[in-house]
Amino acid sequence: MAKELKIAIQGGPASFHDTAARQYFAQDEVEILPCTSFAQLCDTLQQGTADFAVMAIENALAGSILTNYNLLQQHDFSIIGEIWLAIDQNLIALPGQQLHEIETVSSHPVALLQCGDFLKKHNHILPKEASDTAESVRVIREGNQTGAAAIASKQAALLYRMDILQENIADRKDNYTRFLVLSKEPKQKINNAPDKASLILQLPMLGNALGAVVNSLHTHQLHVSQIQSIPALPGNTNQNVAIDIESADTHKLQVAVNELRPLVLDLKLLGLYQTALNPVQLEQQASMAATINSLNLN
Ligand SMILES: O=C(O)C(=O)C[C@]1(C(=O)O)C=C[C@@H](O)C=C1
Repeated sequence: MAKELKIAIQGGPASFHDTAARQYFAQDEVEILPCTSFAQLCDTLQQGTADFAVMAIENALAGSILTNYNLLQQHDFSIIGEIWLAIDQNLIALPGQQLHEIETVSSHPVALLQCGDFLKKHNHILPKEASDTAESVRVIREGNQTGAAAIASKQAALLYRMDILQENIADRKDNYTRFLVLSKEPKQKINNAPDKASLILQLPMLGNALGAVVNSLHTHQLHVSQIQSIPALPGNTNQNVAIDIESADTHKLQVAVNELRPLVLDLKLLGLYQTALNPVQLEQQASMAATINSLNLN
């Protein structure tokens, strides 16, 4: 029998991390290990209690989760994969509650950020930060809290038998989050053809090292899918930049990474792995395929 994989996530059952982890490891037997913070998630992986960890890194509405780059700098984990998840936020409360009765709304801070317009429109509702979306629903259910709502997925409402007072309350419909899949082992489960590399570069504050880096990547004709300035760890006075580069040719990626080394003070290769398309790209791909199909039929 195949070994059951232990996967650390931030959040509990029916959190977005839970869904992302189950989708990524859909072919495997998994045991999900819920963590109440990203720091705890890293400790769980570091101590070997988990085989892998799933960590949100960016969201279409809230941007990069910069504090997670700090954690990636502090640990020597490898990114072995990624997954995008469509995020559907809903206002959830005890059965029978009405919107005008709600006084507080709790959720993960990133989820609250995604629903800024809703919170501004209903400014009598006090936002409260919690460790995760689904956990906020559980707390209201277990405490039988009237006047309280949570922002979370439809699965969380279903799991805790709660009412959805308002569906799809995020600022934009195309709300999606990218999650990284992390391993403690350097080259664990390196898949057949990695086409993406994630790096953290340390650059001098003076001069144009970033320009030289971009130039070099351009010369190698790589697709630069992300450049993000990230917070420096205490005592570090360099410019810290996270970069994601992509190429169907793995060798080309490796050569490009090696040629960056002399241009920077330090280069940390976070991982070589396979790119995942986000829901918007998947939709565009499907509609392009449908157009080509209809042209071929006519
Ligand atoms: O609270 C959850 O359900 C989570 O999985 C956390 C989290 C995050 O960390 O960004 C995951 C995806 C969504 O963007 C909102 C919150």
